[in-house]
Amino acid sequence: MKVVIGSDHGGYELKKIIIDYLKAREIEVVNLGTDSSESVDYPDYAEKLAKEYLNGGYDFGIGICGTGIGISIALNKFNGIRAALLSDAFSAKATKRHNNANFICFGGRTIGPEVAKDIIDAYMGASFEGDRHQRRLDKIEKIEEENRR
Ligand SMILES: O=C(CO)[C@H](O)[C@H](O)[C@H](O)COP(=O)(O)O
Repeated sequence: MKVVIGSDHGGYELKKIIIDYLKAREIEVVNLGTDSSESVDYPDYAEKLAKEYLNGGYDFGIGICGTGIGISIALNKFNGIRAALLSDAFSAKATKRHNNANFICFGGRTIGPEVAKDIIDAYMGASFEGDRHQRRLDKIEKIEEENRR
């Protein structure tokens, strides 16, 4: 399994913990920064993450900022990205089963590391269910296609 991860300064501390957690589970992790608590802009990291993920080869991506809101908004501007901002394990399972989310996002200032680990486990343990959910994803793709600029 291979995961791409990135954060702004607000997500940097949580990101370090998540990277260690994933590596301990023998998951390959590619970290696109930021690598300090110095202030940066989350859209820059969302762009790096989205482009790297869309190049292929990753199972999913993780984006973290202070609340997770900014980085998820920015990630979802890219066609083909379905980023879910998560704070509970139920939603983590549901977003894989129903939305086939390919990015999970966290707020480094809003959730603790143990909750984040539970969320990652719940997401990774779930599978996309297809069927009516695929029909809905097809409609999202149609919206993307019809609204390209
Ligand atoms: O974009 C955000 C909120 O949606 C993120 O939480 C950022 O990390 C946050 O805005 C950064 O704030 P700061 O005051 O510049 O540290």
